[in-house]
Amino acid sequence: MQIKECIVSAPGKAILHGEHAVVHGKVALAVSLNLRTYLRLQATSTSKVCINLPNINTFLSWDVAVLKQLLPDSGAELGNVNELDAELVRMLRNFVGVSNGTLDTRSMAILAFLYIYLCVFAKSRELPSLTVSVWSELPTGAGLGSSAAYSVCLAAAMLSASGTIPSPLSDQENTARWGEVEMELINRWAFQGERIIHGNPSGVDNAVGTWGGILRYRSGKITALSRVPMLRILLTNTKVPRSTKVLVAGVKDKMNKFPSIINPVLESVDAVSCTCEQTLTEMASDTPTPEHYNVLEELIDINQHHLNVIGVGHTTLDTLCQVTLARGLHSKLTGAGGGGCGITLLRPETECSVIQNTIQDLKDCGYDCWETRIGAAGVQQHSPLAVKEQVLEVLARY
Ligand SMILES: Nc1ncnc2c1ncn2[C@@H]1O[C@H](COP(=O)(O)OP(=O)(O)O)[C@@H](O)[C@H]1O
Ligand SMILES: C[C@@](O)(CCOP(=O)(O)O)CC(=O)O
Ligand SMILES: [Mg+2]
Repeated sequence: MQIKECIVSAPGKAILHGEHAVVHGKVALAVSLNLRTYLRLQATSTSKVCINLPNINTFLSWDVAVLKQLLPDSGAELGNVNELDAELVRMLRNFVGVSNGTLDTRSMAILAFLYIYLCVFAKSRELPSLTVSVWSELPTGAGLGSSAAYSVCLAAAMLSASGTIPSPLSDQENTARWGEVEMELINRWAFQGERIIHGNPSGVDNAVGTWGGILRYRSGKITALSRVPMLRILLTNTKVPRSTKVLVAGVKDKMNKFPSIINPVLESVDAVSCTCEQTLTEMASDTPTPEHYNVLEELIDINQHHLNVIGVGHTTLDTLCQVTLARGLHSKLTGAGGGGCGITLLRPETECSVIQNTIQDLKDCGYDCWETRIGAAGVQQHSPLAVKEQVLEVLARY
């Protein structure tokens, strides 16, 4: 089978407000980051499917003939873009040798890869021999949506290689984006990948990975916020490992145990997201004032308390909040919490020396800390000419 080689990338994300609550139908506001995951898909004649995932030290290959045995004999359609095929996931778990409740990083990444590969190519009844290499600038398992960026890249590359969606690249362009129809399809397949990795994702992360920019997300409804001020944000990685799947399941348990206590907290998080959206809109239509920033800071503090109440805080995140507050800056966790990353809002008048001292204080705690740019482009296809040399070098190594 003739397949089309490609290089694709997708951004990570930071959630401003609404993590966890968004899983239960509340509003979240999320922004794309200037840190991306890159995937290179190459056609081979080895009759093997190879996957190289250097970020998680995983390098595997299978004979195409062995993978073909996983396809249904009947020629029935495998996998549906709108729902996870539980029987296929069960078969793949057996095939990879992992149990249902596994939290093993590598197994999740492999299952998501095999699932999307089989479903997308099963339609042609001919599985191609190929090599997929993925490299990410994002820390994995730290709240910046690495699982979604990975799933978006897998979906875009498989759909493109199989010819299901056309290449958006032209002779004049070395980097290009797909149209709405194609992005919709990429996003749906990526969501299935997120389901395998997260268990019960809201879909906000893969939406940001696909569309980029600044999004409002609620129950699958995605609204791009085009009129918002350019916020300056510090990202801090506490480096405490955690699993989104476990944290999301923990919140569900708390909801089941104390519905009358936890549900109002999630309602309040929803109100924080809506108030933040309203404030950002006002800031974009008028000149942003110090009062606007005071409101944004108060919302950050309130939401951080809510996230502690629902059980997704961590002492390292408390330290982040205290250390930045000592310099007059406000922080909250971002993503699933339980460690991982936090965001700190910088005010326009925040002096350079304050930012530098804050970064140093956080580094002294053993954390990574850097100022990020938000609103990066969503999923893209690149010609090799358009990919940074270091990234190309890593992708070409395998
Ligand atoms: N670059 C990558 N290569 C391979 N697997 C990845 C990569 N990025 C993410 N993953 C998968 O996503 C998982 C992390 O997802 P998750 O716990 O949701 O954290 P987050 O999305 O916040 O980084 C990893 O354990 C791995 O299975
Ligand atoms: C906690 C949650 O709201 C965000 C998880 O983000 P991350 O995987 O920690 O980057 C879950 C979700 O929305 O699917
Ligand atoms: Mg994730």
